[in-house]
Amino acid sequence: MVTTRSKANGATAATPNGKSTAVTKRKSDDTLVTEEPKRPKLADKTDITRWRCLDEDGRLTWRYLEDDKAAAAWPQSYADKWYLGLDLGLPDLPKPKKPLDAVRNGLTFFEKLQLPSGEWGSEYGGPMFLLPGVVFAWYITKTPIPWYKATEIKNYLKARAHPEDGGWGLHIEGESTVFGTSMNYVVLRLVGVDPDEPFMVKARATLHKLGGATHAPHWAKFWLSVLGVSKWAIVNPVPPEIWLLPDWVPVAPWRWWIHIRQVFLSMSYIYSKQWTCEETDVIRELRQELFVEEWDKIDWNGHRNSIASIDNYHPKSWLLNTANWFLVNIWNPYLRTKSLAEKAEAWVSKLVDMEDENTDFADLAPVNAAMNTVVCYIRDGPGAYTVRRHVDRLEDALWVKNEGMMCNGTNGVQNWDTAFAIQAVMDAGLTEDPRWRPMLIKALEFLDSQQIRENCKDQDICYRQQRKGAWAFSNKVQGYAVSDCVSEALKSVILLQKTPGFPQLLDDQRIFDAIDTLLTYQNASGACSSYEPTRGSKLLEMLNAAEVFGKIMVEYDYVECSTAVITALSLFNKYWPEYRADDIKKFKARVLAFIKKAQFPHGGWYGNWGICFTYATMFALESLSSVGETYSTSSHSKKACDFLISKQRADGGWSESYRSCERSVYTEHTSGSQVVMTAWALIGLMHAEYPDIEPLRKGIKLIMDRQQANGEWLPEAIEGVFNKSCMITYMNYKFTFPIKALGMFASKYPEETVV
Ligand SMILES: CC(C)=CCC[C@@H](C)[C@H]1CC[C@@]2(C)C3=C(CC[C@]12C)[C@@]1(C)CC[C@H](O)C(C)(C)[C@@H]1CC3
Repeated sequence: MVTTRSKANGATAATPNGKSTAVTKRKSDDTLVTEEPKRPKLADKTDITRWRCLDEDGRLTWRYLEDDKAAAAWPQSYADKWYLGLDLGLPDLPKPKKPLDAVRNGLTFFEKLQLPSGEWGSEYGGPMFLLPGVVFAWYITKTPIPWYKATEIKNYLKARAHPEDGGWGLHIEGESTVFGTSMNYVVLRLVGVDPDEPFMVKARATLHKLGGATHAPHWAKFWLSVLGVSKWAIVNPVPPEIWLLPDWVPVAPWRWWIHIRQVFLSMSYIYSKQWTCEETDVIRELRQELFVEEWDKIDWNGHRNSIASIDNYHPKSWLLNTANWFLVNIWNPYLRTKSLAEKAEAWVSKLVDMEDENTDFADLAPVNAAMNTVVCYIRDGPGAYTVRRHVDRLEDALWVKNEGMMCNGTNGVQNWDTAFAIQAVMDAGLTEDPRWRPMLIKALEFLDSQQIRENCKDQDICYRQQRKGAWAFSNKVQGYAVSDCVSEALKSVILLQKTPGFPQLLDDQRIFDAIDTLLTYQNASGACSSYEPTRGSKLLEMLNAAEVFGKIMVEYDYVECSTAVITALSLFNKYWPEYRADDIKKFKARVLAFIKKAQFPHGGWYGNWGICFTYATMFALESLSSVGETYSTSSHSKKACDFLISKQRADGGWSESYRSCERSVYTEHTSGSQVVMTAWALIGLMHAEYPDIEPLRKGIKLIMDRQQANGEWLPEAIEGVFNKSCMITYMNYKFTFPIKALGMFASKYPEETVV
């Protein structure tokens, strides 16, 4: 239910969701009329000065302080204000004369954003399919949605509706899709928005133009069926029985990429039960609103494979279509036995429990967290501890910004951005400067507190990767080691602990634990992947049912992750030359061979986690330089530098579009040079010891010109990507990479003024 505040007195009144007797009818011009009595209208906005981000040992959650006294007792921090787009009231800093002055100004600002536990946080939005899962989980579990959350969710989605057609895409910069539009339209209805609001009418028209919800991709069809807006017959099969396959089978799910594995795990449980939540007025209304066809006459099974072309990034293969046909027409009606289904459900349920236990219900990411919540609700019933705990944990991924409330891609960016913040100071040669010591010590203390100290319980039974000594991308609770997150955190810890005057928080054994875990990450190709070494063949992509993403079924070879690992190993080897020296040497040689092989004929590398060739080429050049291969000594390095230089724009910057990631072809962004991308290109060139200072100077000048008087850089186009098609925001990259580029330049050319 949604709790609504009466505007007159600010009191909170509960309106049971869907319990109104309103009836929505479609008029001949396709607009909808809702007959009275109406639900109370949502407030237009909340008081943005009442939001606070609470940091509990790296767990970040948002509070709205309705009580004046509470608000006065807990003032907004600089970080809160920055996240919310409020003025920080910071003074102008002396105008930089040299790049190092710009570094100092940048750090002066960035220091203010450090959180009490020592880390940096930020919005981590972009994907438009995450918030729906959370709101659906609330709705299904009948979790009250306070008016301030409902209001800010409405505001966020309103702000992020496509400026022309009013729909929503897969991510914030993308064109409207059936996936984005249908899911977010439902969110708005569930938080209490009227269907006849003009922006809802517009969004609905776009949805209908794209074919309506019968043309949604698999994940949307799944959620709509759980909600009872669609019938289960429209959902392509997600058989839990696949989890009973022996491990040696090449398609067994333990071989899949961890994200797809965890999503399909809980999805298969719910699919198997064909469970649907209670039918309410709003659900009945949505049946009228989302479809082009008359709801009662829809051929649900006939639309299993209907999908709008804009959503169909990765069309289903003939193999998957055949498997789906078999499962729907032969397996389900004739061969599926109750006992086998129950056995599969029981095993899936156990794996869900293990995931919940290993992450204290935070789960891998908000997609599977929302689905696991529903699994527990179905299985354990309303009010069960598992459901309450899940609902509480869903908060970890929610975020508030000036546009409203949204959902982050993970439960934060804490470890990752903190590691880069430390390294940026290091690259500027400022680690020993006492001015930055308190900030750096706090950051070190954070990484100390977030190192994972134990492997998962029953690691082999739940197919988890070794993680002792590792760091996750976000925090320890989530606890999923990622090869490059371990590496970047480890590098930062070593760099600080080897600098005179820093506390020795991690003893050698803890460093060795991290190294032992890192050394488990190499693929047969020599490369490293993200969460686990590759466990299955690329051919598994033929079973990619998600349609909207590419490269999702297994782990791949990533230049970014591989670079992070070998640079961490090199740094470690410098201080502990005896420890597993042989393994490290072999590991590094194999990674380098991979990197050379992965270079595109044009000289760049494809980036999987940042946009795109610019990002990955920066890493590859770092790898090459770590073994002494630079512009003048290596043809690979030279070719890569020439590639980067050929993309430099007249103003000295670089500007690559997310389209590069989708198309695997370098594509310029329409909105001009980007600070972060310019920093990436410059860092790459400097690693390669590019001989001509002129292009570097021009790029550095652009970064300095874009810096604000208070030391800040403003948000520009989106920076990150996953699965080729979905973009994601890395707010702190606005600081860490420009500072690093400026710092590297300043160390290399201390006399250069640039201005
Ligand atoms: C398709 C599904 C399940 C979507 C949920 C979103 C996740 C898959 C995304 C959101 C954030 C995300 C891009 C992330 C990564 C993997 C995929 C994530 C978790 C990793 C850990 C991969 C390795 C990268 O170098 C890096 C560390 C930057 C990212 C961080 C975020």
